[in-house]
Amino acid sequence: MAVNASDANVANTTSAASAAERLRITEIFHSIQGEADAIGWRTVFVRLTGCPLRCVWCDTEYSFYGGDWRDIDDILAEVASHGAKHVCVTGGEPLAQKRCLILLRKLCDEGYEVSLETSGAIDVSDVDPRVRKVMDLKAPDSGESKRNLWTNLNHLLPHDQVKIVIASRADYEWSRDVVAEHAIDKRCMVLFSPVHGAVEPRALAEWIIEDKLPVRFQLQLHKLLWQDAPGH
Ligand SMILES: C[S@@+](CC[C@H](N)C(=O)[O-])C[C@H]1O[C@@H](n2cnc3c(N)ncnc32)[C@H](O)[C@@H]1O
Ligand SMILES: Nc1nc2[nH]cc(C(=O)O)c2c(=O)[nH]1
Ligand code: SF4
Ligand SMILES: [Mg+2]
Repeated sequence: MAVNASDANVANTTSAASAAERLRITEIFHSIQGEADAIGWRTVFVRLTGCPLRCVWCDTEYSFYGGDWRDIDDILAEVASHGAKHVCVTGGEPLAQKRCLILLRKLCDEGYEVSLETSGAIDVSDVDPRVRKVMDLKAPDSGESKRNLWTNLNHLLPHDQVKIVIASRADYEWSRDVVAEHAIDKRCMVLFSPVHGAVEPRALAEWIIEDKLPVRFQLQLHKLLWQDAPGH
């Protein structure tokens, strides 16, 4: 059937609109939240592809490249199919794709408890305030501490969390001093987590006790349960 000019315009507008609502996705999976304040909840994870950082200990390098372009509505449908109340948007660096902000807003509109794992290197000021941000500050041994965007601390809400992943005693001392200097514990919960396989978790726990720090110790629960298996 012939398509007249106005139909063609409608078709173009429609495809432009849906292209504008697509995200590059590495995986969507259903598991147990292994990190931060929602630890232990059955959660659907949406892992966005790509990251402008290269933390030396990154456990998710498989998300740097590839992925599939997916419509946000299609992502929402897959999330809904798992019947979980919690959704975690992660990556890669999710905020490196601007349209992540739309996904976050739509997930909140649908009534999910939404958390966002972000590196702390990209401005978080436009993230929907209903989202619980879990924002890393990168310690020196990550090789990426120059990327910390310190103004992000001004956009944290009481339900957000700041996480520092620690690979050594020197990283620990840096983290302890940064928390004190910026009074981060007065803004929101602070999490200290050992780099998996680098620093002895017990050593980190003992340093926190010894210095009476106002921070929450954290181990990645999914690594205890499933080691490094992707898809969990
Ligand atoms: C893979 S990142 C994705 C989100 C974002 N790019 C970020 O860095 O927060 C999710 C979380 O995993 C943590 N992580 C990555 N590799 C890790 C490792 N080897 N041991 C402990 N935590 C790790 C990151 O620090 C971050 O808190
Ligand atoms: N189970 C599980 N919990 C997680 N919490 C944050 C994760 C992440 O990679 O951002 C993650 C993950 O990869 N798996
Ligand atoms: S910012 Fe996150 S995803 Fe990117 S390299 Fe660091 S830990 Fe990995
Ligand atoms: Mg992970």
